[in-house]
Amino acid sequence: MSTAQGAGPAERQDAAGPALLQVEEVQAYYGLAHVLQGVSLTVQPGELVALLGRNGAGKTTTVKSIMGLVTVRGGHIRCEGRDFVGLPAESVAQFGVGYVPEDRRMFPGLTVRENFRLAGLGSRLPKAEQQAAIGRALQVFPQLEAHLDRDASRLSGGQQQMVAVGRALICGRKLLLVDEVTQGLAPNIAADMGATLRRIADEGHGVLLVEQNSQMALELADRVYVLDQGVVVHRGDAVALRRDPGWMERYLQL
Ligand SMILES: Nc1ncnc2c1ncn2[C@@H]1O[C@H](COP(=O)(O)OP(=O)(O)OP(=O)(O)O)[C@@H](O)[C@H]1O
Repeated sequence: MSTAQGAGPAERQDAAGPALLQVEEVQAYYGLAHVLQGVSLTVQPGELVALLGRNGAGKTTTVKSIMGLVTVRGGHIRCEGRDFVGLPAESVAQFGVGYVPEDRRMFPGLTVRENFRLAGLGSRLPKAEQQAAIGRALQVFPQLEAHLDRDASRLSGGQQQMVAVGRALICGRKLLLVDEVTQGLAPNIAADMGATLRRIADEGHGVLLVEQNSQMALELADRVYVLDQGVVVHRGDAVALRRDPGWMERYLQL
């Protein structure tokens, strides 16, 4: 594995106490298929960390492992030092973790308001805090105010992604896991979503971003991990990769 110069994740953890998210040596399986083979990464508050790699490298599996949606048979997944490996997805929200799945998952017939209320219930926060969290999501996406009573599944792709990220923000008080949120969006809408995720991180959330547009992810990210065949093959600062014109060929074999 190559590691860019500067403090690596382990050093950052020592300096700053337990990481917001620490994935340590995770082994994940689909049936007998051993897909993640010792994946380790960290995310700190205020950081946007990009998880890159070719199709099938294991990015989605990493995020699903954190969310308790894949069988993990080894390693640790900690939020602020508390291990939650093996907990079901509905319990992971208690740790302040929100998830934007690859396929948006808009349930037909549910309005934007109902999507947000359901996310509030899923957060298991007291009712007043659920309302406050919904208010904060609408501050991030004020465009949705006008659509609160519309069927979310009938909104445009960009608006649906706002609903998906808004829902995740309601559950994810501390950390957002975002899988391919710009897929299928027009370039300007994708860029707006990227800028919004950067702002969310700047305001204190940790964000782990799986993104097919590696160039965009690199521009948004503080740090980057590259996966290949279920193994981290590179980790480092995004600034260093941005100065390296050959990085895509080297790490993504494009
Ligand atoms: N439900 C599943 N059952 C069995 N194998 C799976 C399943 N989902 C993914 N895989 C396999 O696990 C490996 C990692 O897939 P994963 O979806 O995590 O990759 P990825 O890096 O997110 O790729 P992509 O960019 O194509 O989404 C691949 O070999 C894939 O075929």
